[in-house]
Amino acid sequence: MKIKIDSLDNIHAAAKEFLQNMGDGKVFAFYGKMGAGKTTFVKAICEELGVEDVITSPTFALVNEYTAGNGDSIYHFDFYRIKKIEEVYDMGYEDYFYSGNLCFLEWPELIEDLLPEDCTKVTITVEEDGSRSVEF
Ligand SMILES: Nc1ncnc2c1ncn2[C@@H]1O[C@H](COP(=O)(O)OP(=O)(O)OP(=O)(O)O)[C@@H](O)[C@H]1O
Repeated sequence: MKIKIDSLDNIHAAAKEFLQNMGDGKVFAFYGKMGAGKTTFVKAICEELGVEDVITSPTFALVNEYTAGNGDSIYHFDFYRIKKIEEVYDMGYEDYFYSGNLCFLEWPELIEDLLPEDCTKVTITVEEDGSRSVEF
């Protein structure tokens, strides 16, 4: 499936379309170069799910926890800054990935071996005209 995001103006429409087509999986790995728009798209998805917390890429911890409109937790990871895989073991990643709650991961390539088998891979690409394509 491929969703086109022409500009930031239709990012919420794109997030809605993603939510309608994302399936039953819980763990979503967002691939894409620096500046591709991973954080921006995760933020839009979380907003569509009714999250009212401030949504930013986790900076100090590896994970931010938000509360969706239905009361469920959502986990937002950014592995960009990890130096050793031990950091991911130490945070207890399995408790999150297998919690049954939605998990959105940025820079999953840095923990590729730890991704659950049923993880959905989502790739964001910047097109020549600056629009984004989201493939999953
Ligand atoms: N769909 C879009 N259309 C136009 N601009 C966008 C879109 N998505 C993101 N941007 C812009 O691109 C920039 C980078 O976005 P963002 O921080 O989400 O990227 P990222 O992939 O998370 O980067 P990093 O890996 O560095 O965290 C921001 O200025 C954002 O406003």
